[in-house]
Amino acid sequence: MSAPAKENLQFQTEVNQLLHLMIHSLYSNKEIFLRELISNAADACDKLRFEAIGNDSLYENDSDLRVEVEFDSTAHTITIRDNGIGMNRDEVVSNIGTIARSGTKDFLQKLTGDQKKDAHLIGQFGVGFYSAFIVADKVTLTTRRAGVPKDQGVRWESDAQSGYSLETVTKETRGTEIILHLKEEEQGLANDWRLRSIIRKYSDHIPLPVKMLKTAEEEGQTSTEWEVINKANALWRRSKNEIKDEEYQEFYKHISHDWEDALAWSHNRVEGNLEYTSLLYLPSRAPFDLYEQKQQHGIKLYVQRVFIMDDAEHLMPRYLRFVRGVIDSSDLPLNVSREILQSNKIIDSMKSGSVKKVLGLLETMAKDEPEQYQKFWKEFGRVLKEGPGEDFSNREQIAKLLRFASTQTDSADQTVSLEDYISRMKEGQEKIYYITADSHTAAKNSPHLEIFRKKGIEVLLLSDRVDEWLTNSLHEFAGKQLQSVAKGALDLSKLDSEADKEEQKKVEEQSKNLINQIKDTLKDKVEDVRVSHRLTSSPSCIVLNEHDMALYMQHLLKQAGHEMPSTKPVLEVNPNHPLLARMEAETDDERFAEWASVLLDQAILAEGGQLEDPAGFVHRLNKLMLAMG
Ligand SMILES: Nc1ncnc2c1ncn2[C@@H]1O[C@H](COP(=O)(O)OP(=O)(O)OP(=O)(O)O)[C@@H](O)[C@H]1O
Repeated sequence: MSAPAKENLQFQTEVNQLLHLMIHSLYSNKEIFLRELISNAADACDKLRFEAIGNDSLYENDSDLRVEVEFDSTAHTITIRDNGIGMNRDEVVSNIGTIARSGTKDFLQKLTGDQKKDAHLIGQFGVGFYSAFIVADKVTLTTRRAGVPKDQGVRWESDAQSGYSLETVTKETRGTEIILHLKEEEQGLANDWRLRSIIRKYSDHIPLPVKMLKTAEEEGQTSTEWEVINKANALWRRSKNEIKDEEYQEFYKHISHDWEDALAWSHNRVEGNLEYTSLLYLPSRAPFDLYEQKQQHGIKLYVQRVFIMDDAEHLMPRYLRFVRGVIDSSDLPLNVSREILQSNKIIDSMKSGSVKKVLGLLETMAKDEPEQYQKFWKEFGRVLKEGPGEDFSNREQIAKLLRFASTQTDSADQTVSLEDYISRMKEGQEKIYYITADSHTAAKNSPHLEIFRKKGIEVLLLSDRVDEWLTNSLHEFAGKQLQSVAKGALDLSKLDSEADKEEQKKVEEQSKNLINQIKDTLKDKVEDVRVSHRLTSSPSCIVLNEHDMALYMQHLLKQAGHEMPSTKPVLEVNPNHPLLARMEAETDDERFAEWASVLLDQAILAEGGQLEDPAGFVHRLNKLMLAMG
């Protein structure tokens, strides 16, 4: 079935919102439209070169890949043209009319209407084709996919207000031509000098020639010819000391579509058994879909400067999925396919080499530029925490890079490293103590910390979701065991003085009856009841087995529909607390049982757990409060 001659279509809602955002928040950076369009044009040429490896006819006798920029100062237009892969009708509709990235809706809902803030948000999304509308009030895109008949070109046109039109047209040459009809106030952009300087500023490093027409006057005759404006060589192949920081940054923006600078990069040439070049960047800001299962972007794989694919799975592990960059191999065959990537020794060793480079870059930054590192950590720390569970061979090195909040700093900022912690350990302290909770406040106010505070022992306060998984996979660091203060029996005996130990013994002796009585009352609900050596000001707390999942996590997973084995907790009580003294004096069995239940339930609540009978708890609490009056 052939498509109708011309039809009008609506943008997906998300596109409309994004267009609006782009137009209103990026006008102070309007020049980037050219970088984005040239970047897309260069990508399209890269894609063609790759497809043509197995099918030379796609070149249609024109293998001189290039991008051309023209302007017309009377018609107020700028044209960007490439002889790359082009698009068919369906591709135009799905690439230009819709946004397929999951999470887009949620992202757009976060927009505030405050242009400054929103301009930052757009960086998380990545600017692209739509940036054309920062300077144009109408855009006409004409394209033909390489290899399809000339009469199957497609013309797309839009004013960004009322959807877009699609039309089948004849296009002699393959590739894409984009005409920007400039807004009145932007007409000054249709100027030879300005365009040349924008191209040099933003697209110098594009590994493809970007050309503009040059008019020459000779003996009264005017002639025009195409002139290459940019350096047009692969930046990553140049030697490091020749490349300026600005060039690295512009190249980063080309490959990432980010409009903010990268935070840092690592550029390496590897020779020997394998030969490859890698240029790996850390972005300054997390993209909005960092936590989506399927990643859109990753590392661009090249083979001898020929772009092969943008790969988000094989060249970086998941915990480094934020890394952007290029790996250019001299060993892989040009016709490498996705299937080959899955089990390929060359890919594997380039991957492990690159992981080492990224970890090394982070290590240096953490040491030499702690403020930069803190910026990195804020954006990507939670992702890096997936590392110890995912990458066994680099576990120790990743662990060194981790940062936590701690009782030492009294702030929710994650700034304390395991090495810092160890350097502050008390005489006789053998373990690294931590607590996990579902918020920083819950962690820092946990009754489990009381004894540690009293003894001045530092405890790491972990409250990211991923922390529970992290502590499941990271059991020790530098020979020191990581120990949850809320799990298992607590043994601080090496840190206790003789007097402490005497005192504990005495309390245990004295409260034997009370403990047994509570145990009898709660026997169906708890594994055990014992005297606590962790508490100084709270009456009770819950202690889990060493391998049990924290209560708040169990609750979360239950909510998500997971079956959780029901494990009974251990209840620890503080006989020095006035509540316990009151219980001891209680003669009414029923009332004693109520006290005991409240003691257990409040400990569960303090732990972020869920009560089986919350109404019962409230009822008992009220009854006891009234009885106190
Ligand atoms: N000049 C072009 N030639 C061929 N296809 C193009 C061209 N410009 C854009 N496209 C297609 O439209 C898609 C969307 O472009 P856009 O710039 O909005 O997003 P993008 O951030 O570049 O996405 P990606 O990084 O996946 O290319 C591109 O991925 C590409 O498939």
